[in-house]
Amino acid sequence: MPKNPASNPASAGSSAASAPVSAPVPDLSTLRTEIDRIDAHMHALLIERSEIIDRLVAVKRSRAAEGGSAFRPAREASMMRMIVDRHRGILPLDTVEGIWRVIISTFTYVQAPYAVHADLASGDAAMRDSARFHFGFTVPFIAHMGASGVVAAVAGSKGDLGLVPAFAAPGAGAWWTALEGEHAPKIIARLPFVERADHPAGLPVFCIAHPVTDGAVTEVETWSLHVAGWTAHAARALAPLAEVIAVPDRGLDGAALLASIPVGGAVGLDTVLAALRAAGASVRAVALVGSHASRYTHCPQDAAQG
Ligand SMILES: C=C(O[C@@H]1C=C(C(=O)O)C=C[C@H]1O)C(=O)O
Repeated sequence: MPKNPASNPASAGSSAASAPVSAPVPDLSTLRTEIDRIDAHMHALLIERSEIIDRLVAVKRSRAAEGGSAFRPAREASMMRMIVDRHRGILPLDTVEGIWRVIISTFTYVQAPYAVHADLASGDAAMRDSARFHFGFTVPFIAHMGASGVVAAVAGSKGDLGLVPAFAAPGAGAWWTALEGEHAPKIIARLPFVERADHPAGLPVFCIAHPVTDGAVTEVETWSLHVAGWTAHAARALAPLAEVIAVPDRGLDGAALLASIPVGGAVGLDTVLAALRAAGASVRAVALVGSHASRYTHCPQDAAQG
């Protein structure tokens, strides 16, 4: 790297020190040689990473509790946070995040092949962007028109993942009730792992898979609630307590809710149930249908100051 002339002892105090000295301009081919060296190094590191993954497959297979998918939501959420937090420089964060999503998802795929099933019923483009951003192009993408088809496809697979909107999509129905059985698929992640206002694949999405026996993350639990006496008053009572998706269910005043409740926070499931009862609703059934990492928001200002 060219030295700053001001810090070069050889030039200090000489008559040339008072004249402006411009740094020597490196020639293009020298810079390109540097880039080739860095590219070869990065490629060698990816090959080295794949050798470690080979060894990791053997360790994972030897574990009794091993399921069909190699996807480990807790590990992936923490890796993505670390990557985003340590990023510096002019390369856009979106690019860095996207590169690592493809690296991690593809290494997961080479451990145990899987497909990603996505519900395109509320719009093709945003969901497809999310699937490709988070899982790349090597992992097969399978489109479905409706969340129920996604849940059924995941249930019938060995280790596939499903992507379903994490918001009240018009006409979607209470798809999460299909996750209630002990052996039914569960919500295992919420994407993107790192949220920000201008995320290029920022559609809020639940990732569904067979119950994760190893590497699950339970920072936020997702509960399916069947409620009678669901009114605007009950909806208003819940709004400040939990993130809720509600759809009509069984009769005029019934509703099926999917409530996301942080574990260990001020508001637990009991608080939500008490608020429903206080608002005149009765809770007929409750089932845990998954969990995911806490929502994590990246603030560009904080990163710049840090
Ligand atoms: C490597 C692992 O398997 C998967 C692939 C990962 C990766 O490539 O870094 C990380 C988490 C898992 O989803 C692991 O379990 O550590």
